[in-house]
Amino acid sequence: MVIKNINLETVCGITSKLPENELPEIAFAGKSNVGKSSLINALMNRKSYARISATPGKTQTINFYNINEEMYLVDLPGYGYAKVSEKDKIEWGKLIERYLHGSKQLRAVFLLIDIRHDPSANDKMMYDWIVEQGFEPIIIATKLDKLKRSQVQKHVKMVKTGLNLVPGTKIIPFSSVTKQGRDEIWELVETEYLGNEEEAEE
Ligand SMILES: Nc1nc2c(ncn2[C@@H]2O[C@H](COP(=O)(O)OP(=O)(O)OP(=O)(O)O)[C@@H](O)[C@H]2O)c(=O)[nH]1
Repeated sequence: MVIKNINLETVCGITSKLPENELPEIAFAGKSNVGKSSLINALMNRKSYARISATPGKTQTINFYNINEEMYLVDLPGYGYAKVSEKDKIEWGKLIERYLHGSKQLRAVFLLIDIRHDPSANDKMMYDWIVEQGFEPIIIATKLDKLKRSQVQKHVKMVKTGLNLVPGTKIIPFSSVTKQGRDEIWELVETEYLGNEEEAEE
């Protein structure tokens, strides 16, 4: 994807009305601090348009980034941050559910998992929940640069087993430091979800 312009168009909190967008939406979920903002910045070719937080749990809203007036990247609130109150966790859950149920343009949900660790109980719950909502999440295994190359396959397997993935689920290892995986994600989005394949010559 050639990024021509980006715009953080809508920010929704727990009481907000969600937008009724006309363009396709691609959403990103993941536990707090997994590297979601860093991924979204990398996809947009920006250093710090989406906030990268030193404080986990900062992303408490659903943010809609308009890309080229062509589609939206949708940043969902990070989950699993211990310091968030139970009440807030429930409210965020409801907000995400409202979005997953309500959006008419949501084409795909990417779930981010830290490649270094076994998926947490929250990760597993989130994965199962997204599947229950009728989506087949694509897994992005983040912070790839933190592993030695020889460890990668083992860790990909760990993620697969830990989440008990539906057979055939894609896992894309990604690093926002080296940008490895970035092109693969865009290619998947463009060909599978935006239908931007080259028109066949008549
Ligand atoms: N080494 C390395 N560090 C990363 C990578 N991605 C993110 N980080 C670091 O991990 C921390 C969290 O990154 P964010 O992108 O803010 O994570 P987030 O998931 O948006 O966090 P919340 O705002 O809590 O939801 C930051 O210190 C980043 O610099 C990566 O691919 N490699």
